[in-house]
Amino acid sequence: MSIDFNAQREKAAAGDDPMIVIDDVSMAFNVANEQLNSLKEYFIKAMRHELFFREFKALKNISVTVQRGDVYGIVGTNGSGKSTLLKIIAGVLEPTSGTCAINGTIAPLIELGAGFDPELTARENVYLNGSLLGYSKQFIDESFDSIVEFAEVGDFIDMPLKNYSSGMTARIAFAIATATVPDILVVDEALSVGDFLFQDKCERRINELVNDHGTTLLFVSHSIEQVERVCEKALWIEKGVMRMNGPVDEVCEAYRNLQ
Ligand SMILES: Nc1ncnc2c1ncn2[C@@H]1O[C@H](COP(=O)(O)OP(=O)(O)OP(=O)(O)O)[C@@H](O)[C@H]1O
Repeated sequence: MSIDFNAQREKAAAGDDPMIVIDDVSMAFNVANEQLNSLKEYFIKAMRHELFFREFKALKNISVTVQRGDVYGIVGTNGSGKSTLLKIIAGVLEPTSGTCAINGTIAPLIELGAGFDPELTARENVYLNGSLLGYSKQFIDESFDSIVEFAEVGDFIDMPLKNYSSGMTARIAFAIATATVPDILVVDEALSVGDFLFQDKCERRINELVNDHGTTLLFVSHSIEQVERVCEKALWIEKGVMRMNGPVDEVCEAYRNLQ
């Protein structure tokens, strides 16, 4: 279960345009100075002009170019900005400054439950989420059985998603996102809630997409071993700043030595 990086390089040579160009990207969030527990409290404070925000920079001047067929792991301690970067790449967040250009189709697995309606059944959510990913109804009809088979949730397919466990939701989300061959697959810890059998299955599917179809992968995981196993290159982001970008073993070694 490993990625054939030579095959990857051959595929990369087939197209020269980078898949992702992140140029001097910064992301600032406005964070309230005190915790507000309800909308009512928010409005009262706003009316009294007692609402104060401070700017928090989650990403600072990040520049990275991802080539076709690159298999990138992203590491960094909690709150360092990994998910924020993936959300910018997926187009969910607009950077405060800088640009992020994407070349090709992107399948984002960035937030568990995003693109799902918990009140609908899993079956209905396959159609909802599939259409958000740009799939036609005909494609979903044709792929439906294989999506359910991959997710292994057959008996529960007509149950509302709100009754699904987080692992079952992750199964459905991964199965839908990889029902086609995306040019870019972005996976943010989504697999960590799946059991080890499903994680293995997802890793095999990721390897297949990467090796056989030249999919470019960005993969966030807190398991350094998993990043080393799946990826060839790695980015280390720490407190919003890019600490390192290079071969996966060098970056992971440096990250391991973080005190
Ligand atoms: N919508 C938001 N509003 C305010 N602050 C935010 C928002 N989204 C993220 N942040 C802050 O930005 C920082 C980076 O968050 P992010 O989720 O990108 O980190 P991460 O590296 O993915 O963390 P983890 O490994 O814990 O998942 C954190 O301090 C977080 O609190």
